[in-house]
Amino acid sequence: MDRARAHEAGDCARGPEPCAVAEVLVPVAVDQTYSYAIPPEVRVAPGDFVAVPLGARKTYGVVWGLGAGSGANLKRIESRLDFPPLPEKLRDFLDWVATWTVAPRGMALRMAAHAAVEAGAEPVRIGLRATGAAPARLTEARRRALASLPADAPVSKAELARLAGVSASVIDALIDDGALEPVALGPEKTAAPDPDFYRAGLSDAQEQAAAALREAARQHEFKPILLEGVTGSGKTEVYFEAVAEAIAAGGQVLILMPEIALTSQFRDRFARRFGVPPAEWHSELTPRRRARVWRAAAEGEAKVVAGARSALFLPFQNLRLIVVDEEHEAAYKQEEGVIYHARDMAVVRARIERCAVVLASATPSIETRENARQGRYGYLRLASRFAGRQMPALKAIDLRQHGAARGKWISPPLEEALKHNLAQGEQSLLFLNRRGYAPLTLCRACGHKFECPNCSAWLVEHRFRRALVCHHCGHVERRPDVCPACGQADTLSACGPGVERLAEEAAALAPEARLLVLSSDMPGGTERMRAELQAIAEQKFDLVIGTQLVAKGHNFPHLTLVGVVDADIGLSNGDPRAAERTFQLLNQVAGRAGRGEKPGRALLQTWQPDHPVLRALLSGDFERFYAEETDARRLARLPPFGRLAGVVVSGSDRAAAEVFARALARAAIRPPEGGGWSVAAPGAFPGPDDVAVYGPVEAPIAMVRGKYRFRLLIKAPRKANIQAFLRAMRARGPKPVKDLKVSLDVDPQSFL
Ligand SMILES: Nc1ncnc2c1ncn2[C@@H]1O[C@H](COP(=O)(O)OP(=O)(O)OP(=O)(O)O)[C@@H](O)[C@H]1O
Ligand SMILES: [Zn+2]
Repeated sequence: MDRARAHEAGDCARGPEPCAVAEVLVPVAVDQTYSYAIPPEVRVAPGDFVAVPLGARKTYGVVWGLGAGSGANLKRIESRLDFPPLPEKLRDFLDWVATWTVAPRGMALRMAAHAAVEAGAEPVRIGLRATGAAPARLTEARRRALASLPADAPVSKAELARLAGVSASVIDALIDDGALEPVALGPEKTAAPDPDFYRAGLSDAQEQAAAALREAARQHEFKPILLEGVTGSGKTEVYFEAVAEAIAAGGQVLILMPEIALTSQFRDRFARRFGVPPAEWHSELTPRRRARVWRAAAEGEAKVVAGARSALFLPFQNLRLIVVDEEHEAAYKQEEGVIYHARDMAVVRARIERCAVVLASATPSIETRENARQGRYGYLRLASRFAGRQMPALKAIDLRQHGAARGKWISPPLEEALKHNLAQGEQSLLFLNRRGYAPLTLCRACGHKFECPNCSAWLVEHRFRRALVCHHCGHVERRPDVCPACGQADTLSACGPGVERLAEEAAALAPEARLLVLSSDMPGGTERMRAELQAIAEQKFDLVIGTQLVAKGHNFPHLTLVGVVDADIGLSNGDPRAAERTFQLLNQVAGRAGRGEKPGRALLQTWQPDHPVLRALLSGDFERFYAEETDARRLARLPPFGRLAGVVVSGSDRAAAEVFARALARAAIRPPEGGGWSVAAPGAFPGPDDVAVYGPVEAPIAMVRGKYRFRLLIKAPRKANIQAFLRAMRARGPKPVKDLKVSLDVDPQSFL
């Protein structure tokens, strides 16, 4: 353990007895622990939260280890804080995450501990109970309130008002009259899911997969399993069986989901199976709510937590199963602060916890597929939809032959299909992965294009908000009536479609249809989206127009037609995973169709129906796609056959950022000592055992939020320790000055 004695004069030596020493990790951007003296009156053990001085301020920290020595000349721990300790396995995990991501350990700690401390102490909850005394005056409302009071347990004022359907002032009056009295309530309990609440009858294929998962959940051994099942095959139903097994065995379960805040459907399904909803964890929760879930996880009271990626850092006491639903989702990558991939780190956590981890997807990532193929992961497959339902029929609409009219985006064949579906009283979805009205606004007179002042990006028109918006920094400006460059009026023209514009076109085609545009930037936030997704499932809309938000994991039983407006978006950006991503997304979208009684179909508008991605989707030959894509990665030594790291240097001074990035690249031409591998000379073709450093080049989005950005890409053989390389590079390179920032991204998912 590191021993940075950064703290000078303590007063421990003056105390009556020699003190022991604790190594404390603090939640700031440092990697090492600091040594503090443990005063005789304080008892601490590894994992305990403590209050410590740090420079001039005070902070919390977590005891990472106990040291030897007298503790003389050290600052002292001020007190032990009343939080459940961080379990040893979680501390090991945090060390591991920090090493892997080349992030300071203090920041890893912050992710795991922040929720516990940020909310402060839990307020005492007050409940009400009847005193037996009759109120002075008994109105109807007062009578109802008294009658609604549960006999066995006191309830809060708000709860009683709700139960009785009366206002809070009625309750206040009863308290004033002495008919009700306040009592302190214990801490809120997290209801325990019942593994036997309701068992669904599984199909034979489901039962086979479920049996394997139950077995894995029972073992309490590290066991990663890929659960690959076509859309609508009932993967959720199947992994619920593993969840049941894990909780029946007294363990805890973590279910990671990419869009948990949106999925009220998932809650309901869980509750149907287990009697109560799971504890939830995501960024929309209040700090107090988060602190409660944190504590419930630490105390073993929360049996099942369903959460976004950060739930991975909860202090589970006895984790027996992790499920990563839609494991291929890019949303699992955290792109700020500690840059980590929650799916990969989930596997690491499972190894440390010695538990099962189930990665579920209809279109697994190449990485996971390859792990399964090589036998590192178990592999379970569900090849057909549940209850004999058909997979949607996929067809391409070749835009070279059936293009839409000028300024329109719905081709004649898609229009016809839509109208037919509407006439049948069935629900349709138009999918376009572009928010807003138009991605570019242009002056027809002078050619002026509206660009973000802070980013190298066009401003996207949002007609709903009557504004031009930057999707990178959030900059908003009003759409003017005259061109700011040439001063002419009525010359501004929207270029290209976003969902809002598509909705306009669709509304003109089908004026009677109940139409909904769903996109993450509509006013009303998560609450509204949640309600709207529910309304789609209940067929309250005939035609839904949406971005990827509608594509993911939702079950819309009445949806029978999916129209993909631009299947080619995303195929031609410089991302090595472009083909894989498009394949996954389109399969996911198409998979929303035909999940209920009636069969579904999907029409994909494309300019390149012969592209391998389109061909694979249309023919249903996934194996071939995976084989070709995997071969291409192997040849190019891309992940999982090689390692990548991205380095982004950013700063408000463009020249300084570039010079710095150059210096870093030069610092990287020697491998770290003892690595056992070499670094290719700049410009030389790298050999199979070489680490290659590419760049710096200006990032594809050259400026974001006023910061110029330069990128290096490090490509290394699989056996190379790319983290050691990055550390050596950073140590040898210059120190960043002013607002220069270097961000290291191991296994980057974004190349922008
Ligand atoms: N054994 C079962 N009994 C009853 N209903 C089931 C069963 N299995 C699946 N279903 C139903 O089939 C539908 C699809 O199941 P589910 O959502 O689990 O599929 P999925 O494989 O997760 O799909 P996707 O990958 O598209 O999200 C759901 O409505 C689910 O309730
Ligand atoms: Zn911007």
